[in-house]
Amino acid sequence: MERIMGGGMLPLVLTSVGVLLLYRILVRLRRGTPMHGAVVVITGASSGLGKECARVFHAAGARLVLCGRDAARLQEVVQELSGSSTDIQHQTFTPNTVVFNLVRADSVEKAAQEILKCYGHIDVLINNAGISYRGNILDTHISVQRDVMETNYFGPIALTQALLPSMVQRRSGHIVVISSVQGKIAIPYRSAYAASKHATQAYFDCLRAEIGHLGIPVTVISPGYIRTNLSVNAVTGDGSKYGVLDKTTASGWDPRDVADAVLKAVRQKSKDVVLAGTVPTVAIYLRTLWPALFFKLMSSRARKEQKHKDE
Ligand SMILES: NC(=O)C1=CN([C@@H]2O[C@H](COP(=O)(O)OP(=O)(O)OC[C@H]3O[C@@H](n4cnc5c(N)ncnc54)[C@H](OP(=O)(O)O)[C@@H]3O)[C@@H](O)[C@H]2O)C=CC1
Ligand SMILES: CCCCCCCCCCCCCCCC(=O)OCC(=O)COP(=O)(O)O
Repeated sequence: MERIMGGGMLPLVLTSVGVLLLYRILVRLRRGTPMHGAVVVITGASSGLGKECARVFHAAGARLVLCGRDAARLQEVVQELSGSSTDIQHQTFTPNTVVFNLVRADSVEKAAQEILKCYGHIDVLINNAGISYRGNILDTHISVQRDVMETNYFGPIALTQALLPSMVQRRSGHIVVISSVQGKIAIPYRSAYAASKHATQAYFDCLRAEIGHLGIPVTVISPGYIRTNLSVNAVTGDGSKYGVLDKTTASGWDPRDVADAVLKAVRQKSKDVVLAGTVPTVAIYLRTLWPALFFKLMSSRARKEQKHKDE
């Protein structure tokens, strides 16, 4: 009787251990790459989505390099993070800061060297900094079109290209860019912004194809409206600040939820992620599948907005 029990128990124990191991492997695969100790660079980290990304990556145990134009505001973020009670599962690290303006090519090059000096390498670059725009094309100075392109497109790609050689050398790293739903569809009175985000999408899609085989994934994240100061900081056709918190922005997604989704996309090395509700998502499909209808809807949207402004 004992013999039968002993003989029956061993396969049972082995099967249980096997199932447990398989379960742990599946959980790990689902969670993706751990962030503990990973060197993560975040641009535009002084506010909005960048600041929330700093919070979630810090809590996940990443070693951060926070970038922005305002040293004092970056230090405030560092203080906030250092004083926050984080997930006790992880040891956390005091973030480094690098102050520079993305639109100045010389300062981007210098900043890239400073960023690399922090830990000697980079695991994840999150190109998050950006500026929006409000205006109609007829009244917009060409210099404004250029400035938005400098901040949202040339700045991030200059930083990416300055940091890329060190990733290629190590055959390791991850490039992330925060684009927008407006990188996939163009809506009226956003020409400079939508154009810069479309260019961003195209550049990083090319980059993914070119460096994927080197073990360096590229993630493009396209959120819908997020509750930040993006509209307040937006520039208008004459270069002045828009200064208004739009209803669409105020009722947008919580930046903390978007930051959590960014962390998930990084861990899972996702290629292209749209973080938006049904209407923008349907609009993206409509632009490809039924462009004539999409263009009609955009014209009618433009006329309505113009009428509203005239009233
Ligand atoms: N809010 C929204 O509805 C959406 C936002 N996005 C994108 O999310 C990203 C973050 O924006 P969000 O947090 O919403 O807006 P915020 O205005 O709060 O943040 C923008 C950040 O970009 C930085 N920045 C702007 N210009 C420069 C520059 N020339 N050089 C360096 N840094 C600069 C700012 O830093 P500084 O402290 O120096 O001013 C700031 O931290 C942007 O790329 C935006 O396009 C995408 C979809 C929707
Ligand atoms: C269910 C039926 C759907 C039919 C689709 C009709 C088309 C509707 C158009 C929808 C347009 C959505 C625009 C979303 C824009 C957006 O989310 O942008 C994100 C940003 O980057 C915000 O920047 P902004 O400066 O514009 O505030």
